[in-house]
Amino acid sequence: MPHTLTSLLPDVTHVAVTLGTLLLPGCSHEHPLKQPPSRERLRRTPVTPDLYGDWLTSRRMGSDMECLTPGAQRPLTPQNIALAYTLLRSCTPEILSCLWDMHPYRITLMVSMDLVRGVLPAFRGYSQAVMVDELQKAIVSGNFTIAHLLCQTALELARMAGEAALDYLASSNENIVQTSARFLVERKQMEHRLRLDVPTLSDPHIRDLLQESDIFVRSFNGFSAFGLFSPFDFMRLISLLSELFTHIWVLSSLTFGGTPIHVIILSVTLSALPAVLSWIAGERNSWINPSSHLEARISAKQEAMRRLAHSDVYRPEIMLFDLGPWILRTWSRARKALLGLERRQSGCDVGFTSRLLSRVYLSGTFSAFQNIPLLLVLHSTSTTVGTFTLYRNTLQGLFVTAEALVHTLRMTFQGVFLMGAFCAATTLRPRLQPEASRTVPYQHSGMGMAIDVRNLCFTYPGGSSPALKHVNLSINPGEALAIVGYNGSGKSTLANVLLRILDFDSGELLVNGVDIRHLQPRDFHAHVSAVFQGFSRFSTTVKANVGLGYVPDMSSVEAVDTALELAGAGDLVRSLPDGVRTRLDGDGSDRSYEAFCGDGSCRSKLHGLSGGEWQRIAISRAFMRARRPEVELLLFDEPTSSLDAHAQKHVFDTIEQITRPNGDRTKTVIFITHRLATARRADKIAMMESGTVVEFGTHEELLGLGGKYAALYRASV
Ligand SMILES: Nc1ncnc2c1ncn2[C@@H]1O[C@H](COP(=O)(O)OP(=O)(O)OP(=O)(O)O)[C@@H](O)[C@H]1O
Repeated sequence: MPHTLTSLLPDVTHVAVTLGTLLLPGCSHEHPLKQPPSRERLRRTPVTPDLYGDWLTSRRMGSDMECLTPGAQRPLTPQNIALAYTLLRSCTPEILSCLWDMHPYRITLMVSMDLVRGVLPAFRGYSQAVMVDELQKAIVSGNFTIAHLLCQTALELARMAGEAALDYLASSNENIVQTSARFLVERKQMEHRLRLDVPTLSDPHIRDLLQESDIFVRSFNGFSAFGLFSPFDFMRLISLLSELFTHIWVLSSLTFGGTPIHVIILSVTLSALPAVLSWIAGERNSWINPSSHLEARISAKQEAMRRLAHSDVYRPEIMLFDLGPWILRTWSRARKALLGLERRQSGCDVGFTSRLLSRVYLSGTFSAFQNIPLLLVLHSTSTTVGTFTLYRNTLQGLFVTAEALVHTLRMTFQGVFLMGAFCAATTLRPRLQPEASRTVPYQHSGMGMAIDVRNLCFTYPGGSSPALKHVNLSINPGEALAIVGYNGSGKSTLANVLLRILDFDSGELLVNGVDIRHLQPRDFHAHVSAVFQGFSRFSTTVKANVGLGYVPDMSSVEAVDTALELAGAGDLVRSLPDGVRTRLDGDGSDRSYEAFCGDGSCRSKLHGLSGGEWQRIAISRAFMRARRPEVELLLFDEPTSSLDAHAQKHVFDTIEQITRPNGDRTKTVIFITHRLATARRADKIAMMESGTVVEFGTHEELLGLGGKYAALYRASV
């Protein structure tokens, strides 16, 4: 008996529903999508305690401590499979809960649509087979007319239109979910990135973790991006599985409907052969060892040279020292080596037979053989042409789907580690953040900050010797301290430790009698204003450059003007083409503003400033905040190094005016300077040498000692 195609239709629907039940645990057509993983429930879900540790283990290469470069593919090893499973189990609920909280109905619709889309190819094959059968019947019975043909064509067109409409609906829905997901994930990433402090970011593993987390976040930009794994490829897995099961089911229905078993075995073997041969031809190598140390190193060098060539920041030095030929030479060497490696990898790892096989158009060759079993079917049974067509299409569809599924699984495997990096990054606790139970709020006295430094030691990560060694000093509230010393003696490092930008390894740092490690850095910073030695030059307006010192007053022209006048920058800004609205050209490292303009029209409007002029803008920014009553410490790291004598005096007069209004001391001041005539103005002076304070006292006391300070002072005046 020929297998009747119409009898398959109810079963196709059944397969879709069964698949839904299989793929979505807790989901059945009687109980549409059970309880979503709500935030409350997820909080209680036991999360792997060490996401970061798991991620780190997956990067280790063999027994040595060397790690894969960020974004490199993890080899498919049993250990990595286990890690991928752990990461997937820990991260998926969090990601899913984010998505679910945004659009529960759209997510449900998206999953359902993906299931239906998976069934569509089989349905398409079925519908075409029915059409062929109808035409065959008409031709055999002699009733064939053009109207008959047009009718069948119209039916097929209607099916295609329905499919296109469904596809459009699914894509629009997916687009909306994806846009929201992108925003949410990017926001989460920004939030965590901004929380991280300098000591945390100085860890090279953390930097790599953030880079992989970035790749994950960027992958959200791809629309089911293959090549770059997108979290929405998880959805693609659903539709591929649904498609695969449907093909298998149609095939088994046809098989048990009369096709002899030897024909089935022959068909499956011939259809699988191209995939098996291409595996033998060398593709398997990319599964096992997709990256190598050497390649990673060479590619890093090539990238570094490319960055040098493209960057404006290094341009003056590149020109002055004629670095062009060296950059080109180094890049060429690295690039050639990389290309050679690629060629060798694709050539040497596979043998002659494999190379020969890889040059044969396998799928095309074997598709001819695939017709053999079908011809056998046609001759040995009373199968209709429609069944013949359906059988053939389903068999081919099955292998195409299986191949796509394997590819997606490979991408998913790599993507899980990127997702693990994203989730691990969100669990990072900034190193300067105190434990919640030990946190103490900053006590504002209104008289300035008392600072006690006892036996403080600090070594930069990876540094061979300590930058600070047993530093001791104490400042009373409202006092002014000048830190002086030779280059590299540790002045800026000490300033950064005092500002709680850097941590310290041992010793004590007390602020108003409280261990600084118990203060929330954010709380502490609200009471501090500073000018760093390497201050930032933002490529934006003067107003924003200054206003960033105290964001709540950023839009107040009056507050910005006052800060500029205090720093002696009023005349400078009035001479600029657009006054405070003049857009300044930073040091070239920040071209973000320019990027917004696209056509480069804004670039020409950026105004350059001299080093001293920039320094006045940075001092204005510090003054924007320094005047606030809650600010109790002002720290200036060589604030006037590029200023002329008049401007320098003006700045120090202003500092005195701000910190001692009406003669009362309200703020503590620390300034680092190489101009010892300026240091005289301070109440106390700390003379630093080789990372430690070698002399401490008033100007007169230190001169009286006749030591290092006295020698330096005599040399400088
Ligand atoms: N990021 C860093 N990583 C490692 N070592 C550093 C880093 N920054 C500074 N150092 C080292 O720490 C020591 C102290 O540097 P620091 O910048 O504090 O000196 P300084 O007294 O401010 O010098 P200068 O007067 O030139 O500004 C130096 O030996 C320097 O090489």
